[in-house]
Amino acid sequence: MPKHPLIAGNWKMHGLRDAIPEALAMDTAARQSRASVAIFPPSTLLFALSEALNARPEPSPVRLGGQDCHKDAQGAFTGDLSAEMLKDAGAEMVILGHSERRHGHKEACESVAAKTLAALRAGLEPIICIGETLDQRQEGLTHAVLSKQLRDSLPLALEGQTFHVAYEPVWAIGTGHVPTDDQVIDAMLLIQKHLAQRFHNQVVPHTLYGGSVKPDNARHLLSLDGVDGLLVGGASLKAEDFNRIIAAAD
Ligand SMILES: O=C[C@H](O)COP(=O)(O)O
Repeated sequence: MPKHPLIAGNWKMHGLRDAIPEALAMDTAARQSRASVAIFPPSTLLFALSEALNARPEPSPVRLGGQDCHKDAQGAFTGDLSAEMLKDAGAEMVILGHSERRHGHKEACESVAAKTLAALRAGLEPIICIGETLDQRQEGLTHAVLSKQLRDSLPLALEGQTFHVAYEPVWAIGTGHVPTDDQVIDAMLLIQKHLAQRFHNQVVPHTLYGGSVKPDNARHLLSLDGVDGLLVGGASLKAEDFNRIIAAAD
C-alpha cells in the first residue's frame, strides 16, 4: 500500500442536496486519515459540495470529481458537460471509461482516450477505468481485453502526467462478488507493466481496484500487491460505510 492510498467514492446517479452532510462527515474522516480521499458526486451536486467543503474553517483535503466529460470544451452537445465545466463547478478529477459508460452508452476506448485529452486540457486528474466482463474472463480473454483497453484508452499525452487506472471487473460491480487475491494482483501487475513500457517509466502508476469494495474487505484489498487505492460505488454513499473504508487505509 502506498503512503497515501487514494480512496475514491463514485456516487453514480445517487444524491440530492440532502446528501451534503454525508460529504461533510466524509471530510471529517479524511482530515484524520493518511488516505487521499475523493468524491465523485452527480454533476448537479458538484458546485454545492465544493461550496460546502470550502466553507469549513480549514481547507478540505477531499477532492471532488466528475463521472464523465465531453471531449470538446463547448458546443452544441445537448445534455453533455465539458471538462472545463466540471472544473468550473469545483472538480479536480474525473472518472472516464467506467463500465457503465462503456456498456450503457456504447463508449469506445477511442472516445475514452479523447475524453482523457479533454481532462488534461482542463487540468483535471483522470481515473481511467478498465475491466473485463464475466464472459470474457470465462473465455480466457481477460489479459487481451485489459491490454486492448489500456492501449486504446490511454493517450500518449499522459506521459509525465498524474493519472490513475482503475481495474473494475464488470462482474464485480455491485454484485458482492470480489475477485480472488491472485486475480486482482494479476490485473494490477498487467496494468503496471503496460504503463511502465508504454510511458518509458515516465509515469508513476496509481492503480486502483473497484468492484464490491465494502468496509469489511477494504483493508485486505489495500494490502494486495499493486493496489494503490480503491474506487468505491455503493459503499461510498453513506459516511458510516465510506469512513470505515477511509480508516482501512490507516
Ligand atoms: O465506480 C465504482 C464501481 O463501479 C464499483 O461499484 P460498487 O462498489 O457498487 O460495486
